[in-house]
Amino acid sequence: MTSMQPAADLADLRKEIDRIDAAMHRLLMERGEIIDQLIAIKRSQASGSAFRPGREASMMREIVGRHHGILPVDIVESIWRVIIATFTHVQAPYTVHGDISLGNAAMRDVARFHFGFVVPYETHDDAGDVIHALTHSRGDLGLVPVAAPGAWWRALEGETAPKIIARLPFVERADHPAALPTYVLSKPIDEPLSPGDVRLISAVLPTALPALPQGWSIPAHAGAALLVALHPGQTIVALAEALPSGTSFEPIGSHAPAFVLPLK
Ligand SMILES: O=C(O)C(=O)C[C@]1(C(=O)O)C=C[C@@H](O)C=C1
Repeated sequence: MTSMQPAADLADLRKEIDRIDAAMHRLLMERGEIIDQLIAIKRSQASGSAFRPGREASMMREIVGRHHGILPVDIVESIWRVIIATFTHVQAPYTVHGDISLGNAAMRDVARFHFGFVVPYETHDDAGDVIHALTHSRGDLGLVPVAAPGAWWRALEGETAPKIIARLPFVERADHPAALPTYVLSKPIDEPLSPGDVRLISAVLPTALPALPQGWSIPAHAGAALLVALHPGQTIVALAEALPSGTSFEPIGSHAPAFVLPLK
């Protein structure tokens, strides 16, 4: 309190803050009642996971996109991440498995920023262990840095293997508090592709190329193995034409397109 401020004004303003806090709390409880109804409709508890990555990506874009005022956008994003991730957990409990091959602290930040503290978090030494944990879970999520070592994505090949379902952060910007580019993995989910989604392909060449092919987005590569991101309009047929014959192609997931928040 500054000595210039009359006490009555401060008391009035605190009353306003109490009113707003009570309204926000009421709205959160009301949100919980809607989620209760969602549980019945989605029957997530039977099928495993309540996580709907496409819906979450579009919600995060809306929330961050409409934000203005003195509250930093990082806080708005992290508050809603915790709300959504926790309501997802309330619908069907899940654990987040993080690959700490690129460092424990950065992965913990990604997990806690995007999934909060109520959702259990387990660490694994590499992506293979994360994928193994998902295979033996009901609806758990895996977090693997895009730049994790080795051709880790090859373990996602095959219809029943886990798949990439999202890319974090949902909203990219300079100085994001949990900036490590990370894929979210789960057992295959039944969510149709949305227009604009990025499809991910594991391409295995007969031998490693001296240089990566131009004109294609290749988020990760190791020897003769490429993780290729097909953007809308790009096809596997065209990719096959750009790569040597004898290259194999396997779909390993998809994610919503990156949303880059312009600097204000
Ligand atoms: O929209 C849904 O399907 C929900 O379950 C609700 C909700 C949310 O809390 O807003 C929670 C989990 C999903 O990943 C997406 C959104």
